[in-house]
Amino acid sequence: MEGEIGADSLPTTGAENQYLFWAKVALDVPIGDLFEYEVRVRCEPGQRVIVPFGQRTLIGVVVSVHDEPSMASDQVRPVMEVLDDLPVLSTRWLAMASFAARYYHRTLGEVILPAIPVTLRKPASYLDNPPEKRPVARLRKRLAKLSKQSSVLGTIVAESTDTSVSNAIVERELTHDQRQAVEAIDAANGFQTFLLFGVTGAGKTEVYLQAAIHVLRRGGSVLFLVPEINLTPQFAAALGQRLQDVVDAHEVALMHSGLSDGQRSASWLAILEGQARVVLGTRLAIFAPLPRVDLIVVDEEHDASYKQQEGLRYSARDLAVWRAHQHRCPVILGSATPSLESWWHAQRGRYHRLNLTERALTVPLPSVRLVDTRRLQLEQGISPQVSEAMRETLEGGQQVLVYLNRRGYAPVLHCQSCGWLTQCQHCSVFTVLHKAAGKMRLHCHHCGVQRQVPRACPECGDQDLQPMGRGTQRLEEFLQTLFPDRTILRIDADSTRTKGSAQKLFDHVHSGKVDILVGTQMVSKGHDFRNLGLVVVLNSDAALFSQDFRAPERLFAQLVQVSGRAGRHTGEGKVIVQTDYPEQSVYQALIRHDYEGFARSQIAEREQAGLPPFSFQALMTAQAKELPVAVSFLEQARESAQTWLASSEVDCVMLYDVVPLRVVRVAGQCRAQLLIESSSRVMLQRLLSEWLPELGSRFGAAGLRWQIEVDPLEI
Ligand SMILES: Nc1ncnc2c1ncn2[C@@H]1O[C@H](COP(=O)(O)OP(=O)(O)OP(=O)(O)O)[C@@H](O)[C@H]1O
Ligand SMILES: [Zn+2]
Repeated sequence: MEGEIGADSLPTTGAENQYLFWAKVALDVPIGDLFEYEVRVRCEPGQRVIVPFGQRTLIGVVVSVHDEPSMASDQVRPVMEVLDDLPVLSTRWLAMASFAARYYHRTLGEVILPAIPVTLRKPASYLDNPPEKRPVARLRKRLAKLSKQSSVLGTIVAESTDTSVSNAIVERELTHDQRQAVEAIDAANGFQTFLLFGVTGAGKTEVYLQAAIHVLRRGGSVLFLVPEINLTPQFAAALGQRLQDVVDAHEVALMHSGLSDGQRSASWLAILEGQARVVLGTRLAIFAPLPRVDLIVVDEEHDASYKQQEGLRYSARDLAVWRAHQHRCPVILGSATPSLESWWHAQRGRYHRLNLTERALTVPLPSVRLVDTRRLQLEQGISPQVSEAMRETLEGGQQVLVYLNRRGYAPVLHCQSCGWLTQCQHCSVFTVLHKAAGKMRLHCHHCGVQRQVPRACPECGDQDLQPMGRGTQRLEEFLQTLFPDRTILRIDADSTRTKGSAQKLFDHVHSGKVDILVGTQMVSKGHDFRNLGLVVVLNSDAALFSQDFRAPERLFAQLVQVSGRAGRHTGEGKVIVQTDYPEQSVYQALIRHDYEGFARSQIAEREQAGLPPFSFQALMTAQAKELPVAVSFLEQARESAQTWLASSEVDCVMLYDVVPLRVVRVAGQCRAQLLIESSSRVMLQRLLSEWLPELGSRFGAAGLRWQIEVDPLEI
């Protein structure tokens, strides 16, 4: 990185009207780092500029300004225009971007520019328009109109017809644990990381809200991060309603990928200008340009969606802790099943743990029962115990949730006589049978390609092709034959494709019109169902045999989350898990509601194996049309890393063998990986920052792509 950001503030010069400076500019390009341009008007770090770049014209952000060029000045091109229609991005914000760029090994431009709404970084929207038609001028008009109406708060509340929301609105007396948690957060003096560890239904939301209300009353700002906004409408609604007394409608801004360009720009501008004091968003909101931050909340902190899986592969949760430190404010990480990293930090005293040990409504946690399916006769995957329990619950007037984390009709179609299975032509996976409008099709869940179902087996010509296994669609179909008079609703990625449909379906469930809910993990998160008596978990065993050391942690979190939907208000919740492996520790811990015991045993295993949180990892992946090309690139990269290590004093970095990915081919690209591990984060970072820059130029065949992910979640 070239010098510290903002280190060179605007130089003063003798020449009164004749400014001449050199600006280092970040551009959204994967090469180089910063680009130098000549400027003849005042400009400062954080300001946007329009610049020529090769044959193109781009908008970039000034990172520093110097009074001498760093190369022959005749090689430096002039800035075309300095844009002054926005407040500059603050030095603090730029410092966060700079940290992210360094830590995740991307160029600064690849961090800064994508964080700015696309309209505000499109040269054409500036160069082709007179001043009053330029994007910021247009947005200001729109914002002025919006602040007259009640905007975001009003919309959040109005959009939810869900009656259970009113339940979340009433100001209520905190439980003992909740009060203690809120007091501890209030008392935080400057930066502190709180791990709010609360069983499902413990009322974590209430703690976030109270802590936020206190901050807002003092005139502060709060940043809320949630895994997926569409899946947490109740959270948004509760937030909107409860904060009405302390903030005006226009002081609340949403930031998530479901917003239109215009909405996103309006939110971003309101935040940058300091109008919005409450920001509610998904992982990308960690880059919200808030001038000040006084509290950060990360709900369901263990959730994998906080990790971006492409481009800048950042963890919004980890950046939240960094940002809170930068702003010297508290950050709350909340979960019933914290990530083992966060749990370990709390064990060692780096994070302050706050416990909510009981459900807020003083109802017991659901009772969990394992049904051993090894010797049972299942009908379409359902045991007699399960159908019996479902019948009982329904007759008692309560709802049932059947959880199957596999969408589609059946995972594969096969030939009865020769055993042929439907495979994707472009990926090394089976294609999934889907039913839409009564017609079957084959979908690839990896590349998205869809195909017709063949009439006969292409191998042996037999016409008896049958679905194998089941997904949510087939389950729904079967349950309907089992319970013909009951209303069944399926919620998964397929049934919620159109905007707003998830919300509608959930409203349906909350209103009580649905008897049986069939769903994937979409239904497991955060929902406060009032009348759900039974949760049935099917086919969760597959996750027991994953290569990934985090698989048990993820499975446990999923099972706790989905179990936690049962009996939240009645206290008579039941959970049944069908399994061939009831003795497995994940299941044993689940029936005892024993996150702590589970975490203890996992931590012990990780410590013994030297895995995170006892080590730090980076994962390099490469893809090419031919697997050997990807593998040989990684082999060479590995060798050069080894050479680097041998010539340095670093002796605590381990390079694993290069291996193909489990799903080796996706969309015609073959993929392999190289895992790098170190007991020292600093040493790992040192290797990466000295070794990676060499790679791009030294190796690599045409058609090969590679990327590095720091702190990967999936291996
Ligand atoms: N102090 C309180 N008094 C009465 N009811 C409360 C209180 N705090 C929360 N509740 C209610 O308890 C229920 C559970 O709260 P909430 O949804 O916040 O739990 P949670 O901790 O987020 O659970 P999960 O991890 O399962 O999402 C909600 O219906 C909420 O309105
Ligand atoms: Zn495919």
